[in-house]
Order: sequence, then C-alpha cells, then structure tokens
Amino acid sequence: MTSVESGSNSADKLASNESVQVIVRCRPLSVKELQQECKSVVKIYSNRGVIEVENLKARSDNERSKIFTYDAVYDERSAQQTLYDETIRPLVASVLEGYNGCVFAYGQTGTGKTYTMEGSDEDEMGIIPRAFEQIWAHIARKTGVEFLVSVRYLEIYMEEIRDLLRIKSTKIHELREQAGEGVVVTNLHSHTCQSAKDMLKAMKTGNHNRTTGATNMNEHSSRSHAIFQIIIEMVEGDSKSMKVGKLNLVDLAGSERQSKTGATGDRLKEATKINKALSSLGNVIYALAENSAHIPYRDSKLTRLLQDSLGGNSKTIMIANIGPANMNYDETIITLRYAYRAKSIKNKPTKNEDIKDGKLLMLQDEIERLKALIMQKSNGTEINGLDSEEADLLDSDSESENVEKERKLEVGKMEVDELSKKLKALEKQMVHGGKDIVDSVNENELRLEQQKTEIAERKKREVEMQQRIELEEETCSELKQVFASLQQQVDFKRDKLKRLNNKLQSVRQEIIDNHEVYLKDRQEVENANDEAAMNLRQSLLIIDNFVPSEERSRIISLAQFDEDTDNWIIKEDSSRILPQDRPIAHNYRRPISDYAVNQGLTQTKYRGENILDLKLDMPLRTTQDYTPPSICPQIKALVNDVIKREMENSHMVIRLAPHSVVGRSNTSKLEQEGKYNQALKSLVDVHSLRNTTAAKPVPPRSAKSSYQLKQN
Ligand SMILES: Nc1ncnc2c1ncn2[C@@H]1O[C@H](COP(=O)(O)OP(=O)(O)OP(=O)(O)O)[C@@H](O)[C@H]1O
Repeated sequence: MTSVESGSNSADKLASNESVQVIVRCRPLSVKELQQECKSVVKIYSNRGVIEVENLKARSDNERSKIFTYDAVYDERSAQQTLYDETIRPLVASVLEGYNGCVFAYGQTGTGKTYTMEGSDEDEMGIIPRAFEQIWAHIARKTGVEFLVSVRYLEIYMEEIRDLLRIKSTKIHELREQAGEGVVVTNLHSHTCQSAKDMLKAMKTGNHNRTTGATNMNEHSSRSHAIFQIIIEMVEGDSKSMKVGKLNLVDLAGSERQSKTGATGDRLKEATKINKALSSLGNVIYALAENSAHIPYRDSKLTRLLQDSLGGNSKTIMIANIGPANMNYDETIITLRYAYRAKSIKNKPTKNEDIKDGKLLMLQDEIERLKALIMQKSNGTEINGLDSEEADLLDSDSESENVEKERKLEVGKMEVDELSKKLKALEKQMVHGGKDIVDSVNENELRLEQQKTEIAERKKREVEMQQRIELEEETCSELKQVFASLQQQVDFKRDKLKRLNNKLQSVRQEIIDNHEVYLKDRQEVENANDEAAMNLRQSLLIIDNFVPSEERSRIISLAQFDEDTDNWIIKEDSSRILPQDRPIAHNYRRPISDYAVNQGLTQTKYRGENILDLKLDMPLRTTQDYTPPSICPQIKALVNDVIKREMENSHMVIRLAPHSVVGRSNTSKLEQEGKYNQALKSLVDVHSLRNTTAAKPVPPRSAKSSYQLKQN
C-alpha cells in the first residue's frame, strides 16, 4: 500500500470550513469531438481557482466569455492522484475521526463523473478505490483501536432504490428517517470488509450490477444515481463508547438534453426521471443557497438521501465535471452555474462520538460472552473428564455410568467447538488496528506521501489567498485611489461605471441564457408530458375496455399513495384474502352443480378452482321479445295497393325482357328499368316506414354468459 493518512492537520482545517467545497474538473476533448473538429472553449487557471468559458457564438464582447471561481479547478491534464491528494484525502481523514463525509460528482453525461469516482484501470484509479487504500493504511497504523468496516452500495434507477450488492433480492427498500442517523434505506445489505481488496471486490460487484446503457454522448452511460457507503465504527482501548465515520461516494447519472443524447422509448423515460431527480437536487441547492425556509428534500429519493450531505451533518465536496467542447457550451455553463450556487451551502458537521450502541459494541459484548461461555464449558468438561477417569479407577463395575459420562464429555466438547467457531467468525469481522505497520507501509513512502499532502495543502492555501487578494483589490481600489484632479476623478468614475455596466450586461445575458435554458427544459418536459399522457390514455383505454367496472371501483377504493415509496400501492382487501395454501380438490376440479357453486361462494376455495366469477352485463330484451307495431288499415290498404301495382309492372317487365333485347330500342329498355327501380324504391320506402313506426331497435341477442378468471 502506498497511501498514507494526511494527519490531523488537514482534517482540522476541513472542520473549520463548513461550506460545501466545490471543485471543477474538465476532461480532455474526446476522440469523437476531435473527429467533429470541435474547439476547446474552456480555460483553467488552477493557481487562482478560476475557469473561463468562451462563447464562440457571442454577438457582442460582453457575451464573449464567462468567468467562474471555485475552491479548486482541474484541467484535462490533471492526474487522479493529484485531485485525490489535494481535495479528497483531508475529507477521508475527517471521516476516520468520526465525521460524516460526502463526495458527489455532477455533470453532463460523458464528462467524466464515473472516471473521477471509480477511475479506469490500476494507474488511473478514481476516488473510491483511493479512499479504500487511505482507510486501510490508517487502520494498519492505528494501534489499540478496534474497527468494524462495512460497505453498502445502492442505485436509484427510475426513482426505485436497488441494492447493488444483492441485485436479486426482492426486498423493498424504503427511506426512513431515523433519530441520530438521518435518512436510512431499509433492507440494504451491509457487507463487512477486512481489507481494501474486500472493498474493491464489493465495488466491482456493484458496478457490474449497475444500470448502464449507450447514448449518443457516452457509450457506457450510467443511467442511475449510485451511492457507495462506507461505515467505519471505531472503539479505542477498553472504551465502552465508539466513534462512527460515514462516507457517501455518489456518482450521479448525467444531466442531459434529450435532443443531444438521442433518447427515445425507455431511454427517454430514464432521461426524464434522471432530469427530474437532478432538477430536484438543483432546487434543494438553490433553496439552501437562498436560505429559504422550506428546503424541498422530499421531492425525490436522491435529495432525501443527500439530505445530510447538503445543509446537514456532513462535510461535503461537490465535483462538477465538464467537457471543453464548444458544442457543449450551454451544458457547461449550466453545470458551472449549478456548482457556483452550491458554494454557498453551509453544513453543520459534528463528530459522531460517544455512541453507546452500535454493531461493533454489540460484537464486542457477544465476543466477551462467548469467551466466558467457552471458558466455563471447558472447565466443566475438564472436571467431568477427571471425574470419569477417577470413576474408571474407583469403580470399574459402573460401566454404564462411564458410558454416560463419556457421552456428556463428547457433547461438551462439541459445544465448545461450536462456540469457538462462532467466536472466530465474530472476531473475523472486527479488525484490530496497527497490526502490520512494518509490512504495509514503507517508511520512506510514508514520508514522501506526507510531503505531497503538505505541498497540496500549501497550494490550496495559495489559491485561497490569491482569490482573497483579487477580491480585496477590487473592493479597495477606490479607497486607495488618490485623485490629483477633478478630471482624474471623473475618469475613474467613468471606468467604474463601465465596469458596472459590463457586470450588468453579463447579468442580463445570464438572465437571457437562463430563459433559453428554461424554454428548452420546458420543451423537453412538454414532450415527456405528451408521452406520459399518451401512455395514460392507452392505459385508460385498456382499463375501460377490459377491466370490469366493479373491479375498477374496487381497485380505486383500495389504492392509496404511499409517501415512503413515493408510489401508489394497493391496500390489502381483507374480504378477499385467500389462504396461502388452499387444499387440493380431489374428485372435482370445478364446482359445477348449484350446490358446489353455493359452497364455493361461502366456503374455502380449492386449488385449481375459479376464484373470480364475473357476470357480463346482459341485454334487457332480445329479438324474440320484438312485437310488430299495429298499422292503421288505410295505410295498410294503400301499401298493399302500391305493392300489387308495382309487382304487376315488374312482372310485365320481366316477361317482356327477352323480346326487348331483340326487337326494342335501348330507350324503352331504360324506361322499363326505371319503372322497375321505382317499384323497388317504393318497396324500400314501405319497409322503412314500417321500421320507423316499429319499436326501438333491439340489441342483438347474445347468449347468456359469464367469463371467469381462474387462479393458476
Ligand atoms: N479526466 C479524464 N481524462 C481522460 N479521460 C477521461 C477523463 N474524464 C473522462 N474521460 C473519458 O471520457 C469518457 C466518459 O467518461 P465517464 O463515463 O466517466 O462519463 P460520465 O460523466 O460518468 O458519463 P454518464 O453520465 O453518461 O455516465 C470515458 O471514456 C472516460 O474514460
């Protein structure tokens, strides 16, 4: 192991600074961006913590570039090791002293969040594996302290929490507020680790289970927000209280424009959820920065889980990842503004110490108890053993008693073995600090690492001082100015006015940019809304056409909104609860007789029987119920007369027809056809007259039926 702890210096320093620390990292232009001949528009001034972004489409000089200042900034050449040593190492050192810590990476999709948090290979390890090394290097040096280190790994995918270390688990994970612990996730597997390797294995397992997919912007895009939690419990000497350090390492899903990622279908649904959660995170950051009375933590699972990290009991670092390409200018500006706002969030970190109940303390108690029990049993067994030997000598006749004693001895030994195994398993979970200080850390390396950390800290201080100087120079320049003449004063004021005017312009520009972003966001929300409305309409159609109305009403009456899962759930209908194991029917599978049907309604249902019997709505009348209307005799006579006449005419036409083909002209043929048609028309008229005077049409007769749902 090469990592070392930074010492208490850095940790103490972090403790005094309660603001969320914001750092920005810019990745290099990607191969795709180089192929598309994109230009780099981001300039990084690491010594001052400043970033300048150039707008190639600017219409005026005022819009040309935008400048932002952060706690630290890293350009495309920055090494993983440097970023870790300068910003994360002090935070992890604080966690090892009993603070809560959080690092979260935010940024547009494909800007390097996963690269920063996890890294790529051994040389390019990211923050998470480096934190493992730091933690275990610390444990290796800490004599007289017992540690219990456990990890959890979860993802929030489409607003559902999934346990990445138990991906097949069907347990439901809810968010619960717990006194002293903040918001916790229920039923999450906690994996106890004995080394950095164990942790790395857990991370890899979780990464393998994480939801990823390809988008236009990133071939391996993370489609979920992933949180890796490390919990370190520490007990010093014989103390009966412990310290607990918790570290949340968060790799957020990328913020993205649907138009750029080319998201459709499921990807679009994912993107909508991702953007919704990120915009709630933005709202929380905004509300905290503005000191609002209400902070909308409950708007998403992500913000509830990060509640302590933002404005609560935690030391927090936000890493804003950006890309340098001109085509991502808008997204880069959004990320930078987001990050800039987060700078003003104030946290209230306090040490988690003097904790009287916890897994480690319980483990220690259990180990003590087992040790005492083993001791007691072993003593008992020895005594029994002696007794039996003596008994052998003294009383060779009592064979059966000896056998009995030997059996007891055997059972006693087995019990001791069992307890020893249990004890070993429990002891294995705990780690004793300071065990292999000589093996694990080479002294020279340790010194070298400490020097590196000191250099990093000095650099950090330099950046802070540089920023302070620049700020003071600006505010004090007027005071320092000695005016030789009125003209000089006027010139100075004019300069100042110009500067203020520039500022005003850039604020105006920001408002315009924000408005454009708002319009784009709105368009995307509208698109998502349309799709959701379409899905809803489709679902309603299915419900209207395929779900019987009484079933629908029943479900509506049972449905209720569950705040914890942020979802609709169906309450259990006690009247419908069926026994889990219904008895198997022997001779008949379905109740067919009336008696059986009645029995089925009141008594236990058998497996394989229909459990639902839904009657269809039957028509009130059938065609058989049709009675023709009574028609007035005059109309009847009139109609009969017309029919008779027309029939005669048509017979005549039909009789004449063969001759007409040979001996008559075409005109007379047409005349006859006209008459024939007229006769038919009269018939139709009479028929329709009948129909209108008849009773209302009767729906087609359908067989009296019911459809039945069968339980499998
Ligand atoms: N600082 C960097 N130096 C070199 N390569 C980088 C750097 N940052 C990111 N990359 C590369 O850029 C690509 C995208 O990075 P990554 O997957 O980490 O982005 P992401 O922000 O996590 O994306 P998404 O939100 O879609 O998951 C990867 O191939 C990664 O190796």
